[in-house]
Amino acid sequence: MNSLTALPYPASIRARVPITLDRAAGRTAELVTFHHLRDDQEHIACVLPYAPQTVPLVRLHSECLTGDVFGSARCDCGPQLDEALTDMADEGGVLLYLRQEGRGIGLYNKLDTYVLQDQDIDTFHANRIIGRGEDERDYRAAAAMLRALGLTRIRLLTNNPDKVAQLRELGIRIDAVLPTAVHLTDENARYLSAKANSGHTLALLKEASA
Ligand SMILES: Nc1nc2c(ncn2[C@@H]2O[C@H](COP(=O)(O)OP(=O)(O)OP(=O)(O)O)[C@@H](O)[C@H]2O)c(=O)[nH]1
Ligand SMILES: [Zn+2]
Repeated sequence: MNSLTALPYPASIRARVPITLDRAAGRTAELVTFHHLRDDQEHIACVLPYAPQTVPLVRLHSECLTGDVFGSARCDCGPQLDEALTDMADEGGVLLYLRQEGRGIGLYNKLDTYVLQDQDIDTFHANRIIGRGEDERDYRAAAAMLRALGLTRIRLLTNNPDKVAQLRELGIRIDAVLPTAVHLTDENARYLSAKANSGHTLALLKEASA
């Protein structure tokens, strides 16, 4: 985890654009854009209406073009995105789509690490071999987006303790940490094992050996 020396900076809402989402059971949502996101990435919030006075379900989804768009079986990002939108179709919520492809190393670098992973090197070690960090993401922009949306109290859908720790450090109160399902397949088993070994709370080993 990066050291978060700064408090979250103020961002503000730039536009709210209505959209209907097939992947959220045809519900209408708002895509929200922002001013003053200091990392200059076009992060976006997808807000599905939730009951007022409730603590909303929030998902921080890091971009994964291969999984989200093409449905790559190498990782669990596509099924996690579908799961979050399905949950939010029921109860509403806020999905932050964060442009942090490849855990922050970018798409081309991630694809380079896939070649290494095919030589039996795990996803985190492969990042180090190409001279990058295992996970270069920080969630300052996410915290700024949540604040701009008026959210300082959330329920967070994740298995990643680093997201929880960073958001708390950035002043976001997390009332509940809700695990995502384990989307285990033969193709992504090694990837999910590496995540579990790196601290993600995935109840994998029993299922992997079943
Ligand atoms: N560098 C690299 N990034 C990957 C790889 N596979 C997926 N990613 C990226 O990992 C990010 C998703 O992170 P995950 O570790 O799957 O999950 P998480 O967001 O940390 O945790 P959850 O909230 O529990 O889903 C996306 O940005 C993907 O592009 C890989 O093999 N190498
Ligand atoms: Zn992925």
